Amino acid sequence: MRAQGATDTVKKICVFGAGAIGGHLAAKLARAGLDVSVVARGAHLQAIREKGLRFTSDTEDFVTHPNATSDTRELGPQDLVITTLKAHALPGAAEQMAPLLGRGTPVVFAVNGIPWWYPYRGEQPALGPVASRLDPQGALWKTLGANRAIGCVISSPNEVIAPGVVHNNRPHNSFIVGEPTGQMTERLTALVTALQPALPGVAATTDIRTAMWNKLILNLAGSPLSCLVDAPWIEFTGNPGMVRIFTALVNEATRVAAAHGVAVTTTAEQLLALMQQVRHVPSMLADLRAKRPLETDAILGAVQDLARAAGIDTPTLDIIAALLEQRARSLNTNPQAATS
Ligand SMILES: NC(=O)C1=CN([C@@H]2O[C@H](COP(=O)(O)OP(=O)(O)OC[C@H]3O[C@@H](n4cnc5c(N)ncnc54)[C@H](OP(=O)(O)O)[C@@H]3O)[C@@H](O)[C@H]2O)C=CC1
Ligand SMILES: CC(C)(CO)C(=O)C(=O)O
Repeated sequence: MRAQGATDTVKKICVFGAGAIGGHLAAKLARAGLDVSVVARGAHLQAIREKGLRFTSDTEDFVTHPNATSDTRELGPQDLVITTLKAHALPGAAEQMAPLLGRGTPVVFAVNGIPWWYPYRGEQPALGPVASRLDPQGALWKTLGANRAIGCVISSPNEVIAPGVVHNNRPHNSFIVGEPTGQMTERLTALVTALQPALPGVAATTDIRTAMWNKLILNLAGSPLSCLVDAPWIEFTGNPGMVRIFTALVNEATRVAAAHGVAVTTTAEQLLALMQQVRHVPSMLADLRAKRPLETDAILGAVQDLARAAGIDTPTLDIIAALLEQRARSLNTNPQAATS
């Protein structure tokens, strides 16, 4: 369905936190001639400003020149903001995002794990522990508000291989967007219409929560194991003991989702088949190796909270979360760890 006037309503787009995923999105949008700005920082920002934003893959290599800054006040209100920050970086960036927001500017949260908006079903969070874990001071809620939020489930392996250079590891990339309410709103169809020509993997769903869980189980089961053995998935998918742990994690998360009304449709077997095809280092392992904070609260801790709320036991998840927390601590990262 094509939204009326979609290209007129979504003209100015800001990608906030243009690292691996944001860099991919911004490069493709800029190549298609859209009015794209990126918010970035450090050497990456400097490189984008000086040499442009370069996208590489097995089949493509191109440079674009989006407007790049670390100061959102230079950009002003946008028609659409896409944030591609790590989950734990979102609350601290809420104030920085404020200048980008016009009265009705939607914000797409392209992020792994349980997103901060997930507990809101109206004015108040229905699941207090999840809300306080993912938005501890309520900065996102107060500055942005859950009504602006559009969910986005990313299946697209990317890495920043040098300042200003994003490498994509798969020809097929998908970015599923959906309203937390499940409605097919005008703003949702407008954004899909605006983005799809540049990013054919963008598609809308009326069930973003199921899409989110179907992806989350891959990150919840695969990424911590990668971190614990310091290897991409492909190196342990043939190990029967690792497959047993992986399957137990998938089964526990599937039970938690079911207790909250979501029927996960992806199986451990399907995920393992997918994992055998990709040599990509999961973003959590990339973070661990770089001693950056891990998204453990969104990917593990929030699922533990949801399990507790529903009275579901997650023995394997609890062990893996504790091991990961300790591993991150030993490596001197800031683990953002689950401590339940
Ligand atoms: N990479 C991947 O292949 C995939 C990632 N995902 C998910 O997508 C989300 C984004 O991940 P990814 O792209 O890998 O993350 P990155 O760390 O590559 O990108 C985030 C970028 O935001 C920058 N940043 C953080 N805070 C600010 C700020 N206040 N102002 C300006 N820039 C800021 C970071 O800079 P700095 O480096 O200086 O902190 C970094 O460049 C995560 O939830 C991840 O789990 C999902 C699927 C695949
Ligand atoms: C596994 C992958 C690449 C899936 O898109 C991912 O989510 C990550 O690296 O965190």
